[in-house]
Parts: sequence; C-alpha cells; structure tokens
Amino acid sequence: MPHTDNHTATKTPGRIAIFGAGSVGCYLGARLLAAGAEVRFIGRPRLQAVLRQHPLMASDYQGFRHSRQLSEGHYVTEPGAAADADLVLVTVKSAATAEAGHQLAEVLPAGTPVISLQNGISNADTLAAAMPDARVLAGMVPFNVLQQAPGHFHQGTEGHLMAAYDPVLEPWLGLFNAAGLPLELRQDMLSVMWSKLLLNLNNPINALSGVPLLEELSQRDYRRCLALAQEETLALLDRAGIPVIKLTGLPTRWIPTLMRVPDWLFTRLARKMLAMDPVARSSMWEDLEAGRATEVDWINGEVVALAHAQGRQAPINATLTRLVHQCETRRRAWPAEELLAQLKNVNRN
Ligand SMILES: NC(=O)C1=CN([C@@H]2O[C@H](COP(=O)(O)OP(=O)(O)OC[C@H]3O[C@@H](n4cnc5c(N)ncnc54)[C@H](OP(=O)(O)O)[C@@H]3O)[C@@H](O)[C@H]2O)C=CC1
Ligand SMILES: CC(C)(CO)C(=O)C(=O)O
Repeated sequence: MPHTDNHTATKTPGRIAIFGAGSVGCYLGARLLAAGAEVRFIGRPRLQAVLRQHPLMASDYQGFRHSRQLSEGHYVTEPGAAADADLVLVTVKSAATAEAGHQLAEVLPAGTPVISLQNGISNADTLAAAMPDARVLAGMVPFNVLQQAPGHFHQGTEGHLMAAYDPVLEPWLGLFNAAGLPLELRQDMLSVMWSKLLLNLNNPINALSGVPLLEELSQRDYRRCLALAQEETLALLDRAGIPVIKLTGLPTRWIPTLMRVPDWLFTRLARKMLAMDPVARSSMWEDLEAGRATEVDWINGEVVALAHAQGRQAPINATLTRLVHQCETRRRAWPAEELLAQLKNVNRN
C-alpha cells in the first residue's frame, strides 16, 4: 500500500537535528517534517543554497511524495544549531564522523540521544569517544537514497530503520512510524551492522563497475565478485561468533549462493531484490563521482581488520579496498570479467 502525503500531524516528542544533512539526512528529515516533526538540518552551504532555490522533496519507490519549501533557519551550516535538539541523527559519511562528534560535543547537553545512521561498524563508537556525555546509539539505514534532482531525495529500495534498544527512544517511535520510517529497536546491533555491511560489500563492486546497481547486479561476474567478498566475511564472522540477521527477502547466508546462479535464474529468484530504480547507484559510486574519499576503509576495511584480529588475512576485501583507493586518485571502470579475474587471482596467491 503506497504511503501518501496526508499523515495527520503527530504529537512530536521534541526537536530533531539532522547532523550532516546530505542524501540520507535530507530524506529522513523531509519525511519527519511531513509527519509534523520539528526538524533542523545541519549541513553544508552547497545544499543550503540548493534548498533556498528548490523545495525539499522526498519520494519513495512505493509512491510517497512530499515537497515543501524550507524556511530560512531550517537548513543551517552551524553545528551550534544542534544545541537545543532532543534527538540528533548523525548522517555524515564515515570519514567525517570524528569531526562531527567533536563539534556536537561542544554544543549538546549531557545525555542527549544521538543515533548514528551510517554504514560501517565503528561510527557509533567513534561518536561516543568524541562525546562521552551524550547517549550515542548505533543505527542502520537499509535502503538506498539518491538525490534525483536538486533538493529531491528518493528512496529507491525497501527496508526499515533499526537502532540500538534504549528506553530513551521509545517516545519517538510513534513519530517515526507516522513518518513512514518505522524504527525497530534491537538488542543485537553488532549483528545488524555486520549484516548490513555484508550487503554494502556490493558498494565497491558497484563503484568499480561504473554502472547502476541494477545493471551491475544483472551481470553474473559482478555477482561472483560480491559472493567472494561475502563468503570471506561470513567465515570471519563465524570465527568471531557474530551471528548475522536477515535484512532482505532471503536469509543473509544464502545470498552468496544466489549471487552465483546464472543470469536467467537470478532474475527469477531475485525479483524482489531487483525491484529497484534502474538509476540507483551505491553511495560509494557517488563518492567516486564527486571526487570524494570513499567509505571503503569503513566497509571492506572492517573485514580486513576483523581478519587481522584473528591472525588471518582477508585478501578479497583487501584487494577491493586497494582498487577503490586507486580509483579515488585515478578513475577507471572495471568490466565484470576483469574484476572477477583480479579477485580470483588474489585468492590463488
Ligand atoms: N546514500 C545512501 O543510499 C545510503 C547511505 N548510507 C550511509 O549513510 C551515511 C550518509 O550517507 P549519504 O547521506 O549518502 O552522504 P552524503 O555525503 O550525501 O551526506 C553527508 C553530508 O554531511 C555533510 N557533512 C560532513 N561533515 C559535516 C559537518 N561536520 N557538519 C555539517 N555537515 C557535514 C557532507 O558535506 P561534505 O561532503 O561537503 O563534507 C554531506 O553533505 C553514510 O555512512 C552512508 O554509507 C546508508 C544507507 C544508504
Ligand atoms: C542501500 C545501499 C546498500 C545501496 O548500495 C547502501 O547502503 C549504500 O549505497 O551505501
């Protein structure tokens, strides 16, 4: 059933600050605004200028659409604007987390709940280290968000938000629900984050491929690359005693097997997974495209670190990390066959 734009305004438990309002932050904030929340966006002058000229629009693959012109003061660039927030959602990229934490530590009253809605494993810990007086909670965004047009943020795939269980979040759940962003509180965030990371292992492959997610996942050799990276990670998680949870239509452990099947079978078995916008790309591709440092060290790099902690190697993930770093300095696209050959070669050494 498509979400519509006629949510009745919900009684809001307080003010929300979105810290690092880019794709994910603007999308979440726009939906919360649509549900009647008091939201302040803290981000960069570039997007502030865009949102002065264009309305902030959120849409999703189920037909939700909401648009509103932000008033002056809604989207600001000063970290101090978070000072009176009752809840902070951090949505900066991983390389910016430590700085965001230090900026928030300067302005937030002790005990303010802060949710890290970022990919990777360590961002909540990095924030907590920078602001020991705040109540920092790990969170997870499963779906893809793309800025389709200036000020227009689109959710292209399915899934719901998760965050670490803390009673302080309970009063907010009704609002998130009304916003069409159900927030599930979990006791097993380490498993949630690693399960999301297993899906994010596709980010470097998508970024290296240079093509949209749908086109990339439709090619068996790219999927074989993903299967290699996921299998390497699953074996390390098993040794570390970290269980994985199901985040897609398929149990997480079955995904590498599904990735290896021929294209004709994959399009049948993975119909739900492939029900995405043909233009959707990974956030890592967007970083390469924009000439920014990527989050590869916080994704594949975490797998390499997990292996080292066990006195082992993670050659597939180490190679993907290296190739993405190479692309950060000298951009090139990797055809599926060539990328697979490169990863198989690594495995033999
Ligand atoms: N995009 C997606 O589909 C998904 C992304 N994620 C994860 O969510 C997180 C956010 O991703 P995404 O929204 O794509 O990233 P974006 O780069 O679009 O947004 C982050 C924004 O924060 C800004 N920023 C960084 N530091 C500060 C600061 N100190 N003060 C104010 N603004 C700051 C950045 O500006 P600048 O770049 O100029 O520094 C940027 O505009 C990442 O961890 C990503 O992996 C998770 C699921 C899906
Ligand atoms: C939604 C998903 C998995 C899409 O690749 C993502 O997390 C990202 O782009 O960073």
